[in-house]
Amino acid sequence: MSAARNKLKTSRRWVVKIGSALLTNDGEGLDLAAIGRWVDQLAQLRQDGLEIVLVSSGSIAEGIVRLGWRERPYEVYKLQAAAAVGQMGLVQAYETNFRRHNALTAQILLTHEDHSNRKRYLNAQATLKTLLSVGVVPVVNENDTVVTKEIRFGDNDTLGALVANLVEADALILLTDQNGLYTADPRSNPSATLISEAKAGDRSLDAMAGGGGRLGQGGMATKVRAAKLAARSGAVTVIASGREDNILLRLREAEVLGTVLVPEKSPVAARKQWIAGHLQARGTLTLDEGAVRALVERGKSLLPAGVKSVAGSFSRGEMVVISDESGRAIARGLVNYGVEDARKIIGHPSSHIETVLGFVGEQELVHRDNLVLV
Ligand SMILES: Nc1ncnc2c1ncn2[C@@H]1O[C@H](COP(=O)(O)OP(=O)(O)O)[C@@H](O)[C@H]1O
Ligand SMILES: N[C@@H](CCC(=O)OP(=O)(O)O)C(=O)O
Repeated sequence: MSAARNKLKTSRRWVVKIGSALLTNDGEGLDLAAIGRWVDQLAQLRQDGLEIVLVSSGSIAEGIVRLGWRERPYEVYKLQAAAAVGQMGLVQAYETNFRRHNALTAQILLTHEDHSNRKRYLNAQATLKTLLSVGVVPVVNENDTVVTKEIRFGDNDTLGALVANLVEADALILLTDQNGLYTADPRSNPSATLISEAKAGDRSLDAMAGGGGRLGQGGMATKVRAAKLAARSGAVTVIASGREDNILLRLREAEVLGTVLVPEKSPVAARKQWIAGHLQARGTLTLDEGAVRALVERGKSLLPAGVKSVAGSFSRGEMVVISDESGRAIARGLVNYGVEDARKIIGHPSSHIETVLGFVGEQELVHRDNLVLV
């Protein structure tokens, strides 16, 4: 028995993502019977002490059916309208089914900005964690009605992975219409074989994973990528068939089903992985040689004394790139002072901060807990 599968038995928090193709019965409208069965399993897992965040696709596919459209439109505004219609059906189905188990659900609609903006990220994280702590099952989808093409996640595999990072889940379970990841797309390669387990970062998987079906967005390619993202906060990813009887309960029992994609590294602090991946840098701090060594060789925090110059426009809490004097980026981190204050205190020992600024802030310009070497 693989160690990663075995860990599913004792894990505490799962993000379970159900894909469009599954949910909407291949375009025939919401498969209410199947939703009922997944909810029964989720409710049982919850009863056994597992915390669940559900990421559910299907709003666009269901909206298209409800609106009586024959084809999936290309226009973003039509897709957005369909999403708004279909989302009503989705949440109604989950709410009604979880009610049978006396469980409350909560609707969470997220956008890319909620991951790239620190305040919104922390807000989303606090809300999700609060919901879990009071026993509510959050039902997450992308906020399709407000996002434009350029900034959409588009597929919910990526969203699921980022939610797994956000709540520091132990596992990301991607339920889809195939038994897992095959060596090639089984729709066009009947001789393809199922991969039972691989490393989440294994590059050879990229060539095997193809695009999606008629309804799904992204196919296996986005699932393999999602596993890599989820691995950054230490989560294992399982790709499995939502059509398999009691799939979630059986995965919990570590039955060998689907594909398990295992993180190579041990979990890094959630904050650090977020810094590494989700934020746009707002400015640059250029360090002197001593400060570079303190960061790189001794794992120290960045003090204002070691900073030679400040560029960009950032507020307290935002992400900055930290470079050496040649302009080479050596780290990224969340800065404790906005650009104006930072400019005033650089070059000064930390004991002078109060005199220079007139208030006591942190001793560090960037604390080591909020800093990732690149
Ligand atoms: N190597 C592969 N193994 C399994 N399925 C694959 C592979 N490459 C592409 N696919 C396709 O990915 C589809 C699942 O992804 P997708 O359609 O996006 O569904 P979902 O809505 O569940 O995310 C499958 O129906 C399958 O045809
Ligand atoms: N937010 C979209 C999800 C897009 C989608 O289909 O994603 P996926 O299930 O990963 O193929 C919706 O609810 O329709």
